[in-house]
Amino acid sequence: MDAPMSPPVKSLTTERMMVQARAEAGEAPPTDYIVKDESQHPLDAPPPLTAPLPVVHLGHRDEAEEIKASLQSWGMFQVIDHGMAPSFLDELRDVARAFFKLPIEEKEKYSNIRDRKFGQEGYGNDEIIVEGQILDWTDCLYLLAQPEDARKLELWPTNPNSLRDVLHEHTMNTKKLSENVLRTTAKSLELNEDLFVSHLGDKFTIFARFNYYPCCSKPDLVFGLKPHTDGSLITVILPDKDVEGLQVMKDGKWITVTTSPHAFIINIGDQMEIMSNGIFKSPIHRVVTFSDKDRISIAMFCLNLPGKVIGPAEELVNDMRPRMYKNLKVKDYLEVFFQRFSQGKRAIDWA
Ligand SMILES: O=C(O)CCC(=O)C(=O)O
Ligand SMILES: [Fe+2]
Repeated sequence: MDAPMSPPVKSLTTERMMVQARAEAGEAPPTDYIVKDESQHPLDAPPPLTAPLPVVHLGHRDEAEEIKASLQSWGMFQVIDHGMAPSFLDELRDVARAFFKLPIEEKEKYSNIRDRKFGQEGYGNDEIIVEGQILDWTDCLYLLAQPEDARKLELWPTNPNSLRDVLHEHTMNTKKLSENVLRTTAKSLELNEDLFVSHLGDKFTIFARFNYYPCCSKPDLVFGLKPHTDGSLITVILPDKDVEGLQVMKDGKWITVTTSPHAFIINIGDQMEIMSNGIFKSPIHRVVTFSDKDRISIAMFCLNLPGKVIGPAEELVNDMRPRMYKNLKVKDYLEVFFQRFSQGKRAIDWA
């Protein structure tokens, strides 16, 4: 059933040096960051095109058609009428910038490495689990934000002092926004509009990931984030206001996406691809770096709880469109997902 996976290697990550520390020391990216396959280098020839993401007008008459069209062609879209004030978005970005500006020692108080063990949450970067893994030029703060009673508050920074409150508020906002989007997405598939939200339940998983991409002296050879899909149902991203860098694969070409300054980007993840029986494909996306600009983003991953079983919605399986994915437990899927993610591979084939 399963394709063989590379054997897990000892976690080398406990000896890590943060990317930001390398960038600040003026260090060129070491060889484990360099993309070896020349055809996969970030700056292809011709260079990627730039285009605005399609806009979905939530709450307007055509919202369902807009969502369907943008998910079928891009797998992502931007929303402007999301109900969050521009000043709140600025605050969220400021908090992210302020955190990464702190001295490394201060940030290490929230390190994801405890007693030389690698944990999923906290300040750090991706775990090295396979030999030859290409590393990404990024540091992040990764926190479980929902269910609330499962938060590991000891990893929630108290510096900057508004971070906890701002993240809490953003979690509540994201819950509302994602439920709204999921109802419209269900309608666009002519399903009961509560199908996705009732499957998620009221206390579904939300992971927050504050991404920081330092300047990189070799943006032509190194990724901020290598090409990947998300393992989520949907992801809500607040991109940097000034620096583009997110690219999506569309019709076989990489496109740098642009958005209005106060828009959120919403992309679907593998869980939606599975539940929609492949009508919507989870988009492959990546992040590039720059030699003279750093970049932040805040991604909120909305997922089914780990114990839930997901599979294609029955209504979307018929003679014309047979079932394309098996039913699987979210927890099992995510395990395969992270293993393959580190190898730059997709997990969806396993489903
Ligand atoms: O930085 C971005 O714009 C996208 C981040 C992303 O794709 C992720 O965190 O999975
Ligand atoms: Fe992503």
